[in-house]
Amino acid sequence: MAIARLYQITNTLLSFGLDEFIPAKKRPWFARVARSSLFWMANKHADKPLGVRLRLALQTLGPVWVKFGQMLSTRRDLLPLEVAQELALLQDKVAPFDGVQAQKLIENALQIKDISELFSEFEQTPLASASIAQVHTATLVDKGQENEVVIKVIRPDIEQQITADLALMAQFARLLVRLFKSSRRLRPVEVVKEYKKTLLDELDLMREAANAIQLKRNFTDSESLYIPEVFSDYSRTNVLVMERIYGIPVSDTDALLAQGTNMKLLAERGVEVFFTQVFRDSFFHADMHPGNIFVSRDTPHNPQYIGIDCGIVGTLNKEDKRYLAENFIAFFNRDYRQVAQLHVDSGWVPADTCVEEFEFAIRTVCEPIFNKPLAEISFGHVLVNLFNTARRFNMEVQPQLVLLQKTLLYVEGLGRQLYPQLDLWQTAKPFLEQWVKEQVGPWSVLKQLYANLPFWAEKMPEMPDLIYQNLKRNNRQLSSVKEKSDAKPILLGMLACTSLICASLSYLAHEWLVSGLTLSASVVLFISAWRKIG
Ligand SMILES: Nc1ncnc2c1ncn2[C@@H]1O[C@H](COP(=O)(O)OP(=O)(O)OP(=O)(O)O)[C@@H](O)[C@H]1O
Repeated sequence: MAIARLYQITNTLLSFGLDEFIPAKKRPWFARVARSSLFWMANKHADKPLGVRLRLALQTLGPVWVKFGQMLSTRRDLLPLEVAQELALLQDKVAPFDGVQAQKLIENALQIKDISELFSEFEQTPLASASIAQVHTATLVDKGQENEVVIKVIRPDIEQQITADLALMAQFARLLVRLFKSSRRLRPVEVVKEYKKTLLDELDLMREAANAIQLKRNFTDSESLYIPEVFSDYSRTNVLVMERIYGIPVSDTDALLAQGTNMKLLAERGVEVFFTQVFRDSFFHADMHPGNIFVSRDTPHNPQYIGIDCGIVGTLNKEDKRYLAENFIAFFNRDYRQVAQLHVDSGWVPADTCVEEFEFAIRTVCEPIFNKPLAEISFGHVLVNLFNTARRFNMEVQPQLVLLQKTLLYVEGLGRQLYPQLDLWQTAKPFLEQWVKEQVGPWSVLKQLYANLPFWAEKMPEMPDLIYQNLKRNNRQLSSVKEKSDAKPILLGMLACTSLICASLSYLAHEWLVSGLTLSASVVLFISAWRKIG
């Protein structure tokens, strides 16, 4: 079986002439011999450009390869632009599987004898079908209430197919690296590994359910984004039941204009929603292609997005966010020295990197981008360029940032399609500046201290003893200190501790004003003590 599939894959790759990805001069003798011995697999599409041939070959090989091509299309750092653009055209709309079989799968997953036990209606003809799953409409009866829903069902046997094809793909990648040293630059083994994870994650609809629930919670009562409700009691690894939505697909500009949608606001809200997800929640929908985004029909003047398919999400830690926000700001201020310094300070590039050289490299790549008006500059391309330059200075590529960059490209494309004059920078700048201010300003310090108050409250019972011990020890030290001024920091420190304890106690007693005041006093005392030591 595996041999037959291997033959089929080799035949397809060669008859689309994909061996040309390796320049003739770089092919070792054994590769040339192997190619000539497979003479009946001649290139039958020599008249087409390489990118088109790659797209057609992947389409011939089936869903796993089509999805792989889709993923590659977002890796503009690895592929020539024209190839990446061609791969972006890959569609994974495939023939649906039998609706009766889908019904059986749902019944088995939910352990019911007949679908009518839970659903008063079930449409056997699917609403949509893609490579991994297909979607049916139904009416769920839950706690006596009828709910219009869609049921997403994973294709039968897709897991075995995926696992087998992924194993072959990994073997190809390893072989490529072993035979052609120059292919290492494309990091095929890592790319396949990353792909495997993404694909296997997509097979687990409970993950998608959990992501959708989290995203919905993050945007409760939001005017900008609505996430359909997931009925988790009726969802399993291969079945997902979710509220049905009737929005307008975001790519249907005519329909949006016909209902009088405020396109400018809609485009700006796209940027706002993205930056809110990234910077406020550290949790972003990372599969924002137009097929997954709809616009509500309810309030066209106050337009609201509807997001579906939360299978792929990205998360960022605090350092990543800070890095991104500060880099964007420095970049748009054309402060390349700051960009370079930030990379070194945050440990993204080795500490011994020559900042001047790095600054120069960033300037060379990025300055031409500023030849355009600011409104036309793409954040996504800024990131692609920044990552590519940083990689030359040994920056390890972080998968979460690649996911973010890909999403940013989608968001920008979408925003400009809706409202071509959209000034991304003007929309995002206040957001980023406010975020950075909040992270480093005095309020942020206070907020963090407040967040730690419960911890201090828990340590309370040990405090009197600790203070007594310290006072005793400090007293001994104080008597040996000649200069009176030397004692000040210790006294100030002790006062600060006392204030902090008072703040914790009043916090526990819900005395917010007293707690706030004593907390502020303790901050001031700590700072004074610290300055005296300095
Ligand atoms: N809650 C919903 N309400 C109405 N239609 C829906 C809903 N969820 C999905 N659909 C329809 O089903 C299609 C496929 O859904 P979804 O994107 O979740 O599946 P998928 O298999 O992950 O597809 P792809 O991988 O192509 O994005 C959507 O484009 C949409 O038309």
